Amino acid sequence: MASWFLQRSRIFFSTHQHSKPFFLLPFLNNTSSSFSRPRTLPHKNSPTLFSFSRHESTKADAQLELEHDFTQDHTNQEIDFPGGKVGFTSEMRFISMSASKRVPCYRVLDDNGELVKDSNYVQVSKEMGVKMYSDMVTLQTMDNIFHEVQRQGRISFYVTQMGEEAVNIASAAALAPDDIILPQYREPGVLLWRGFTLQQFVHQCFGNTHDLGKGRQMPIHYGSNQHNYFTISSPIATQLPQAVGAAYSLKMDGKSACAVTYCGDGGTSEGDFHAGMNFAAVMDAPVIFICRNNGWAISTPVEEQFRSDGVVVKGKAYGIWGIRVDGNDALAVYSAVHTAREIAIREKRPVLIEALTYRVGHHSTSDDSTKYRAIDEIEYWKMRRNPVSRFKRWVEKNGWWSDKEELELRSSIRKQLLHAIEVAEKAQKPPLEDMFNDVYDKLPPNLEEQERLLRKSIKKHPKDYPSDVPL
Ligand SMILES: Cc1ncc(C[n+]2csc(CCOP(=O)(O)OP(=O)(O)O)c2C)c(N)n1
Ligand SMILES: [K+]
Repeated sequence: MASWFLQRSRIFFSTHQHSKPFFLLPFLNNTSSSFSRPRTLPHKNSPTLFSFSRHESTKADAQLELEHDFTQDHTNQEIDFPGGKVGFTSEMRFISMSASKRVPCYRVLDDNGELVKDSNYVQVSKEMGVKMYSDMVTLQTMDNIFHEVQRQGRISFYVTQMGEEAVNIASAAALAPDDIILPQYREPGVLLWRGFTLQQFVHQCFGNTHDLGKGRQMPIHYGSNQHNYFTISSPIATQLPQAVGAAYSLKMDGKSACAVTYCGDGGTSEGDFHAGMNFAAVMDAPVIFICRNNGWAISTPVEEQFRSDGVVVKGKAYGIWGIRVDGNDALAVYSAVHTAREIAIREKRPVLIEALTYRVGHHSTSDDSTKYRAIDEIEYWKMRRNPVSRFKRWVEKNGWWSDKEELELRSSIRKQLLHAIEVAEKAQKPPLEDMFNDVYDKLPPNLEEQERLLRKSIKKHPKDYPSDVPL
């Protein structure tokens, strides 16, 4: 079952590769930030490995035993319980809540874009590397312009991905077009990677007649059947159990594809996260859960979100493979997702990826994050740990990218976006009837009644309704 992978993969199971485990600095070192309160984790040696918990005899199982370090009864007696044999012990010992050291974070590039010595990763071609970098820049530019456009009152709402460009683009790059994406809302880079055009993004944010969702959703709630990208729904974490269902259907159809779903650290506190993880484990569903642990769920910091060592350890409790990866290192994200996809499809099992990153922007245009977090903390992540400039240094060092190309790309994306905005702003809004159609073949009486009342109200108070919606 899993043994092929244990033998092959050095990404997950090599203990010597991280001779110096890499922890995100502000978590532990920078005492001035609210990110930083060091957790007092109880005693015990930390395993550098974390793994799944099936009952085949594998190296990973041996490691698990070491990790628990229970003295087994010398009688060697065990209880033959459904699910596997359990040895007896006369020691009354509670399992500690967390290992004393945090699960290390897999990275390939250091903060200066230099390959870390002895790092093992999945190589990317020049073409792939350049597209990854270009799409990260495109996403960044899109965020800057859309944010401004919202501030000018031309769209009602926006959410940026600033600081999370690598998780967005590098995870998408490691997948195949047939893989089904069930996003949260901070992953439009996946859709961008798959070829959703800038004009399509803009049409959606303006909610005009060209928007695939016909203006029924708030801005940024993209969706595209053609791109295997489920339409975003605001309620947090609903996509997670849905992704398991999608993955299970892929497995039943014998497809060589997986479902990939995203959530934030906040999302892991929803019941749906836990239902989804357990459901995936017991159904052996080929699904990859990518959690963008970006430090904040609106104003809730991670230390108020959970007491565990982040998110990756939760997978283990459900019997799911997992890895913690530096979410600001595009090469590490790419390698981890690429490998996770192989496990998911070949082994028909779920994988959890915790990407440590940081939400550099406000939660949304309805938020001012300086009210609850230090500006120094934001600046640190924006400047010192910027995923776009880190990856840029790597592509430049490879001789794949120049200043001239940088200038041309940025100015071309900007021009395309400004043009797309002009077009979208002039386009008609969808007609009023679009609020009610497309769900039922024949409108049920309650919706008919709602439409009638709405039309009556618009007639009576025309100034309170937008004038550009065709009635
Ligand atoms: C079920 C539910 N509860 C609350 C909200 C309000 N809400 C919207 S985004 C958000 C924070 C989510 O944070 P996280 O999952 O960490 O994602 P991030 O915004 O950091 O990317 C909350 C509480 C919601 N949309 N749905
Ligand atoms: K959702």
